Amino acid sequence: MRAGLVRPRAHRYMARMDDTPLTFHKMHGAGNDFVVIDSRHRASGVMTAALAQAIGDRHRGVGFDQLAELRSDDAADLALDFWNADGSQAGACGNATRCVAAMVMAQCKATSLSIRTARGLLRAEDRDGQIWVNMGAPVLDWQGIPLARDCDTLHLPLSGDPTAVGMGNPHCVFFVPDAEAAPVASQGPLVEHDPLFPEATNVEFAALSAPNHLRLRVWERGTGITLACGSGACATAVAAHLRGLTGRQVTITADGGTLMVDWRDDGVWLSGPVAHVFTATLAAGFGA
Ligand SMILES: N[C@@H](CCC[C@H](N)C(=O)O)C(=O)O
Repeated sequence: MRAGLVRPRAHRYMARMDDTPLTFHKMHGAGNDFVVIDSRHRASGVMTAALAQAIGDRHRGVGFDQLAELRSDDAADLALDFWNADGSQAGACGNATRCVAAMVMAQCKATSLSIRTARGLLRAEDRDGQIWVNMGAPVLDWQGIPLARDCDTLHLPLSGDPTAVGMGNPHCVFFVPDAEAAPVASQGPLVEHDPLFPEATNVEFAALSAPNHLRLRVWERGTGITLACGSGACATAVAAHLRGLTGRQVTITADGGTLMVDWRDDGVWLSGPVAHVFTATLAAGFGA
């Protein structure tokens, strides 16, 4: 390299073991956007924290809220791993699971799928063209926090009375009078990294807008503000029902679209729009 020539930033990332060009799908669910990499034909996954960060860079890479990598699984139709834009991993991603389920069901003409994730086996169903995913049972003592009823413990200049709900990943849900005025950008990162949450948390600000209808704005752990969050919608619906604000079937309007949540005996089911935007291949050597 000539003196003074700046190395492209991607070259600072660790090399991939396998340097064949990587094909990916760009998808979104209600504006929550994803890079989807299908590694079912590979002996093992290709993703690393460094490569996820490089692909997630909206200026020098592709950009995404989450990256989902498909892998084959002995006991399920497929397995899914999730990565946030900062290179951290997430145990759940409802909107990416819906997108991947829609794509794989269309490929195999299936009407149901079993999907292994870090939180266990999830089931996806095509009901008259609408994809529903069972995100599993909510965890109400996430990381030892029952229902975090005392906002003082959060060390925040926020009034509120948040509810902590685990959906395979942590969520801290604030009910506010007006979601549009909620301090998502200023308080989201503070709650995300509050010592109350040893693994950090996703943060939801929700308001009841009509019977069984919630308006939701989200700060996602490892990513920041997103246009929607599927596991966050599930956590919010659970919290709203536990507080007597809604029934168990809730419509949730996020910044990027509307999601449906149905908390049944067998788990919290999630549905909403999915879109496949394009399929492309990373340039040879990208991330190397
Ligand atoms: N957008 C997702 C949630 C992604 C994971 C989250 N940021 C975390 O770190 O837990 C969804 O649709 O559920």
